[in-house]
This record gives sequence, structure tokens and C-alpha cells, in this order.
Amino acid sequence: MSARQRGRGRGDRRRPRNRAAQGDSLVGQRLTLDIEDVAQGGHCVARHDGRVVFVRHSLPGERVVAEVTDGGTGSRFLRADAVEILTASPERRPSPCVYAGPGLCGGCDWQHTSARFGRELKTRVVREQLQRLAGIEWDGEVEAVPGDEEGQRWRTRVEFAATPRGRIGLRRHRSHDVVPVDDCLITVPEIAATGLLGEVVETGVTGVDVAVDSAGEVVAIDLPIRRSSSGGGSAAEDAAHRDPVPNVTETVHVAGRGDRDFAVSARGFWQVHPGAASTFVTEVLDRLRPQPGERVLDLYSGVGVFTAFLADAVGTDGRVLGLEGDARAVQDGQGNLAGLPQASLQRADIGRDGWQSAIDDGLDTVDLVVLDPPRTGAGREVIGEITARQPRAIAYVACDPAALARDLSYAADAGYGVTSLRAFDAFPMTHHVECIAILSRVGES
Ligand SMILES: C[S@@+](CC[C@H](N)C(=O)[O-])C[C@H]1O[C@@H](n2cnc3c(N)ncnc32)[C@H](O)[C@@H]1O
Repeated sequence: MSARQRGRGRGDRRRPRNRAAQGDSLVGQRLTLDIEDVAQGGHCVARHDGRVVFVRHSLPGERVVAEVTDGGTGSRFLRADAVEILTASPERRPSPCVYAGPGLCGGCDWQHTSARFGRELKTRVVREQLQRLAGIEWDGEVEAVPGDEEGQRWRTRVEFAATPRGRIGLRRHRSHDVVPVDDCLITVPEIAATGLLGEVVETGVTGVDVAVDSAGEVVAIDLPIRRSSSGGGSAAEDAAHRDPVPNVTETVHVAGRGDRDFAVSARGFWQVHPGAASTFVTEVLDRLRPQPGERVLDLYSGVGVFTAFLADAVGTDGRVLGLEGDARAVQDGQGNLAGLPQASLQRADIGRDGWQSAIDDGLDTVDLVVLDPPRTGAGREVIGEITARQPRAIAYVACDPAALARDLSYAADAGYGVTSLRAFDAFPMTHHVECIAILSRVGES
């Protein structure tokens, strides 16, 4: 066990201040700053005149000239981009991506360092969030997804945007502006091979959503401009809105448990790193050790990737109930579970009034829970509902370490402690990280 729980912290949810409270704008001002440590969100922290400055494109220990990008004389904190490096970190490298840098594409946060050091930065962030929000001392490290030490050419799903003139690109950081790109180094080679990047698409298209499945098949879907309810769009726009989004097939391999195929909408949720789904299913099954006959609840189940492998493990004497809010994912998931009579997938808006009845209708008892919520996490009510059913173990798959830490503190209130926690670099070069925490009743780990 690599995580230790120490008392409890709480999230600090202050409201953002309004424009007037920000005072006179400081945007464009240049400040010389000494960069301290990394912070959640893809930036590092510095201080100026007693105020925190979140500085992108910097690294801990550097001295930089930074240009303010957000904030004013009355702001609690400022945002800035490092535009000149006065003293470079030994971990700095020239960015291999020409679109990563101040004022450019907002997709990557850490192209100016190695994937290895990016993982070290994320390790510090996960440790800090767990310590501050849940009182947990974690001594683990963010691990590369097996086979991906370098962190380039991994992304299989991207929503590209189009400039008003139809050039394909990616959004600037915290902006709707589009930076035209001829390549994106974190996308799989199949995306560059489409020739889409560098292309001019029809105007009237706001972007192109691209998905590459496990077999390397590419699906590209034009994203039309949303029409107002009063109408006024072209026939092409009408057709694009009506066209059903096709499915792709994703194969998940889990050592010792074989391969399973999943149909999923080309615009639906699927892990964007090709090694992620296998890695996460393996970790969850290895830690939970589902037994024949057990009852399992899979919350935020998507198209049933955990549901299906769990169903294999509990066998026909067991039962697995997946709950998911997206109607298309539920429909696809039900198809993916064909041949597994012990598994079912139902639509439920988890956390909304009455959602618990779906559990009561589907499971008499709950031995295990898997939950894989969106970035906002599950929240106190959902954690309370799960722990009240007294499962022997819970696997929490989390894409936001702050939301995870907050929810772990709620679970601790209900008597569930962390018995293992691993973190994976499923989004190299960006600040995103995936954590998998296993919880059990305190005293029973
Ligand atoms: C991070 S994804 C995980 C999906 C799945 N476990 C997987 O690995 O493919 C989160 C899922 O939660 C679903 N979701 C988000 N909010 C929800 C809610 N309130 N109730 C039910 N499902 C929700 C989303 O549609 C999405 O499929």
C-alpha cells in the first residue's frame, strides 16, 4: 500500500471574482519571476508583489520574463506565459512542436520538457492534491502507460477546429481562437496520414472530429455551425446535423483474460490513449479480484468496458450492473454485453433525484463497485450512496486528482480508506493524469 491517510482536508471552492473586482488590467505587462513549484492545471507558481502568478511554459527553478495573460490590479492571482527564459531548468528542451508556446495551441502543457519529467511534474501535483484535500500522503509515482515512455503519437481522438476561412487547427489556450496546424505531434500517425491537417475545409464547418480505432480505421466527422432555432443554415448544414454518427470498434486486450471488442460512437467517450483502457481494466481487476458469484456495480460505465470484463470474472452466478447517463452509450453498451446474461447496462443520471432506485432494481447486494466519473468527480451524495451499501472494495478511476482527493475524503468519512493508488500518464505532454484508487472498509484491507 503506497498511500497513507492522515486526517482530512477540504476543497477550497472560492467564486471567481468579477471583472470590476479585477481592477485595471495587467494583461501584456512583463514581469521577471522566479518559478517555484508546479501546480495543478499545466503551469508553475511564482509570486509577484505578494500575489500568486500561474506561469505557463515555465519549469520549476527557472527565472523567466513572463507576460501577463489574465488578471488586473485587484485580482487574487494572475496568469502569465513565460516569454523569455533567463535561467533555464536542466529539464528544459526545445519544444519539438512548433505550435506549443506562448500564445499558440493550448493542447499541450509540457512539450518544453521530456515525457519523463512531465510524469515527475504530475507526480508532484497528484501528491499535493491528495495531501491538501484528503490528508493522504502518497509516495507513488505517475507511471507511463506500458510501451509509451516518449509520450508522442498516442492520441486517437481529437476535435480539430476550423478558422473562419476553413483552415484546420487547434484552439489557443483558454480561447476560442484557432491556431492552424499542419501536424499535431501527440496524435497517432494515422491522423497526419489523412491529409486533413493543413487543409482548407468548407466554410460553414466549425471543426472536424477525428477518431482512429484499434484497427487504425479513421472516421472524420465535420462539425457544422450550430444553427439558431430560427433556422437560416444551408442544406449541407442540415444534412450534417441529420447524419447519424457512425460507430468504431475498439479492442481491449487484458493479459490472461483475452480480447473484447466494443462498439462506440466515433464521438462518444473512449479513452484517447490506445493503451489506456487495457491498462485501467487490468489494474481494476488485479486489485478488486472479483470472485465468481459476486455482485458488482459499474457506475459511469460508458459502453461497458469494465462491465464486460467484470461479468467474465463473476461468471453466470454473479451479476454486474452498469449505469450510464448517455443514451447512445447505453444502447451501444447493451450490444457490447450480448452473450453475457449476468451483465446489464441501464440508463441513469447518477446523482439526480431517485437514481439509486436503478441499483435497488438491479442488485440485491453490492460486493464491489467501480466508478469512473467525469472530471467533476462523483461528489458526496454518490460516495455516500455507494459506501452505504457496504461493498468489500471500491475502484475509483479518476481523471481529475483534485476531484478524486475530495471524494476520497468523503469516503473516509464513511469508513472507507485507500488501500492502493496508482497514477498513469494516459495524456502525455498535457497536465492530465488518470488515477486509480482502491478503497476498502477501514480495518479490512
Ligand atoms: C470517464 S467516462 C468513463 C466511461 C467508461 N467507464 C469507460 O472507461 O469507457 C465517464 C462517463 O460518465 C458518463 N456520465 C457523466 N455524467 C453522468 C451522470 N450524471 N450519470 C451517468 N453517467 C454520467 C459519461 O457519459 C461518460 O460515459
